[in-house]
Amino acid sequence: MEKKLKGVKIIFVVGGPGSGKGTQCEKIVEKYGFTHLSSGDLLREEVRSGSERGKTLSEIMEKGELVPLDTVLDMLKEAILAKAETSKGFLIDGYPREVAQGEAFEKKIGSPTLLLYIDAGSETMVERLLKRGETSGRVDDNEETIKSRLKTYYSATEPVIKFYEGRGIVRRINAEGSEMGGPGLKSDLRYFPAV
Ligand SMILES: Nc1nc2c(ncn2[C@@H]2O[C@H](COP(=O)(O)OP(=O)(O)OP(=O)(O)O)[C@@H](O)[C@H]2O)c(=O)[nH]1
Ligand SMILES: Nc1ccn([C@H]2C[C@H](O)[C@@H](COP(=O)(O)OP(=O)(O)O)O2)c(=O)n1
Ligand SMILES: [Mg+2]
Repeated sequence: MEKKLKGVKIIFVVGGPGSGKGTQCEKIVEKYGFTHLSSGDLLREEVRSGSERGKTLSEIMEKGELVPLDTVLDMLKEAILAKAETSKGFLIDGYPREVAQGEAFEKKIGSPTLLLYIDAGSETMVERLLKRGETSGRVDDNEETIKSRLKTYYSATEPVIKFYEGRGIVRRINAEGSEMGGPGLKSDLRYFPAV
């Protein structure tokens, strides 16, 4: 693990597409001042840059599949190390997407103190993504890609939650219902001893 990161909290935020990971992270940042890093946003930045690598990534994301493990990990590591000395802790949103990504992260960066599992049913997720798709401009917010993203989620990402449940660090947040902020914050970290 990276020495720079000793004592810095790492929180994985995992949930299906459109479950509300980004939304909950923003609320946690407002309240606790952690650093929010969305792996999907980092990938989309690379796509926007117009680089060759970005083009390959875009094709994979349009299919709703997972990009190569090392690509996301390198981007995350760079973003984390850039803020390691000033951050209280990191919310790693949308990562790990498969058990192997979690293992590689722990080997190269560090271990999570907590995994927030943002839990919403597939009907809710589809509904939210289609609504978001009306304005998001995201190439993957369309019916066909959403189906594929859900499939990837249930086959590759759900096992991640089981894996970390075995370590006792998973906290499930019921992500159905309204967004809630303030005192009603769904992801109120006071109740999470690891934070
Ligand atoms: N009703 C309701 N809508 C929500 C909630 N959380 C998020 N949304 C909406 O659902 C959509 C998806 O939320 P995001 O926070 O972007 O979800 P995400 O999990 O980050 O999605 P990806 O970036 O696709 O992984 C957005 O349009 C939000 O406004 C919630 O708790 N209740
Ligand atoms: N660790 C990651 C994060 C995202 N990706 C890819 C696959 C995802 O469908 C897209 C978009 O990720 P993002 O977290 O923004 O969105 P979804 O949870 O799929 O709705 O990027 C990946 O392959 N590996
Ligand atoms: Mg998101």
